[in-house]
Amino acid sequence: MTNKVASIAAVIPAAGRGRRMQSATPKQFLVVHGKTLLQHSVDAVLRDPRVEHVFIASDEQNEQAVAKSLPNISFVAGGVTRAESVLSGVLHAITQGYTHVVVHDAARPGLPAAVLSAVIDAALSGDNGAIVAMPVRDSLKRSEPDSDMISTSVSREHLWQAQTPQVFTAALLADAISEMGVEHPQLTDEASAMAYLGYHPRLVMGSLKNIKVTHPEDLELVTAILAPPGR
Ligand SMILES: Nc1ccn([C@@H]2O[C@H](COP(=O)(O)OP(=O)(O)OP(=O)(O)O)[C@@H](O)[C@H]2O)c(=O)n1
Ligand SMILES: C[C@](O)(CO)[C@H](O)COP(=O)(O)O
Repeated sequence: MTNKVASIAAVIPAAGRGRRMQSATPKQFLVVHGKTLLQHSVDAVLRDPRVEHVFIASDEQNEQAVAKSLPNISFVAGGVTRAESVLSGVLHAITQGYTHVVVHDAARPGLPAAVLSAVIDAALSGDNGAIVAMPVRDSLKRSEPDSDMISTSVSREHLWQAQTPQVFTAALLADAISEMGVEHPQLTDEASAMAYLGYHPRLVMGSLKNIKVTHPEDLELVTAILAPPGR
């Protein structure tokens, strides 16, 4: 596969409820510096000119959260699980002739342009695809169920924390998610589905700025990360 024949769409899963955020409004629709987190994420993936279209997997009623009049943005149905939302977007991308998909969480609004560019470059060099990830930097401990005491320490050597974007050949990713099953408990990211089919996605260095808004205190961090220059 060479990148000359690649046509690339982004798929943004944005149908989650944000239970861990404990906010009445799902976190992707919270406004920071005048834009929803979803809009920040859409803008971030469109910073690479190779991304031609964005498919947002979300409910129709949330279309007002993004500048939907843009011709290169479509809304598609979300799913009960994140994987089902991603599959929905990927299948629409395939139908419209895209060969590759850049899957990026709506809840990661701080994606740096250089990270996006690097993961697309890495993914276009073969069928394994590529994901953004960060080496584990803290010491790791394991506890027993229902206990707050350390049972063992775990080596962090060669361990990475997966982020998004995760970039794959669209048809392979659709097969992988379908084979593994959208409700499989271990299907927490696209790389897990590709690994299920025997692929070995490449790891591309991520950024702390690419934090996923998961808990209430994360909102303070992204507010600082997304601050316009000079503020
Ligand atoms: N059925 C779902 C569940 C999640 N997502 C999206 O997947 C991304 C990452 O998921 P996560 O942080 O787990 O979001 P939520 O499921 O909303 O959060 P929680 O697990 O706390 O409820 C988010 O952009 C979220 O909107 C989705 O599109 N469809
Ligand atoms: C895909 C992901 O962002 C990688 O870290 C993450 O797994 C999705 O969020 P969740 O909290 O696991 O649902």
